[in-house]
Amino acid sequence: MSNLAIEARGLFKSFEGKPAVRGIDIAVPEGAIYGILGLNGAGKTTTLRMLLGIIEPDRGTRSLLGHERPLEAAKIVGYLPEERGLYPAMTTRDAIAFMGALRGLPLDVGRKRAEILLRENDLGAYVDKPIKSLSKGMAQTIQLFGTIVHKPRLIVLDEPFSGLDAINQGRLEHMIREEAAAGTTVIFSTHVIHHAERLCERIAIIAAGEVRFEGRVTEARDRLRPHVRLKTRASDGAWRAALPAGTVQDGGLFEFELPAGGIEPLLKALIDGGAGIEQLSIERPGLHDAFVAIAGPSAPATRSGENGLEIAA
Ligand SMILES: Nc1ncnc2c1ncn2[C@@H]1O[C@H](COP(=O)(O)OP(=O)(O)OP(=O)(O)O)[C@@H](O)[C@H]1O
Repeated sequence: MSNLAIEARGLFKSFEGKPAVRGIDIAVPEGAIYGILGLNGAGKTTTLRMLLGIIEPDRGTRSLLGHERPLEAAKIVGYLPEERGLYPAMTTRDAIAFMGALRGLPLDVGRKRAEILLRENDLGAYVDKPIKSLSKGMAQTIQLFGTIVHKPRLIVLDEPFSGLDAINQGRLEHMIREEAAAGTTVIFSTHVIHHAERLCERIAIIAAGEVRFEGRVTEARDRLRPHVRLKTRASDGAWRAALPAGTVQDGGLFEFELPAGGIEPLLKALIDGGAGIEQLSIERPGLHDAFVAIAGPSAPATRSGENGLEIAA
């Protein structure tokens, strides 16, 4: 196994006697893009803060880039917190350099790197503009540059996509990939599943303060059986008895899990029974489906629009 950038065992944290995180184990390989997925209130931010040493766990151990006291690694870590904030009067260049200086980067080096970061991302026109003249999403992108300006070995991003438009989300995905390609470890939390599906090889799914799944995205998806969509010409007939238990009908469309025996015996029964197959598709479940199956049942609610669950288009 490769070296681990982060290793946590049994992290536990309560606030005012109420457990927020109940025994979290996480292992993030060096150089990975790693996603922490969960609904609002699942415990993602609390977990990240414990990993970084911003708050102390009640129980459990963690190691960050080999340091058992995470704050000792502060200069080689970049952190974008969920609460964003920059000094409104500072120019974008100075804001980025200032954030680097907080992590030990000399200000003059930070200013030069800030200019390069802004130019490389088609934001060169904003170098001397004050933060207060930027849109919220743009300011968030500047804060992100400030998170990476000191060239950390580990980047921790708490809900980095929220508040960004499609262009800036794409820019952020590109930056995350570039950082990882250069050997930097990136860990980010999200409740928007499709970013994790596109970016991560490994993920942890957290629900109610517990890790419900930890591993490869493909393993999470393989936990569900493929999904069949069938449209028939006949509306009724002997063939209907061949449809598996749990089939959901919506007008002339039938949806069900691929039976364990595969599609061929079912197809034969449908054809022999005179169903008249108009459309048939077999789809491998996406990470969103796996997420709902893994995190859904004991979460407070899983309807779209509640508890922050967003569905990939
Ligand atoms: N400082 C605190 N004091 C009291 N309760 C807290 C504190 N921080 C977190 N909590 C509680 O711990 C639980 C987990 O919160 P946390 O912020 O870690 O979740 P999250 O998964 O990051 O959610 P979100 O997506 O909404 O940011 C919640 O019930 C929250 O109210």
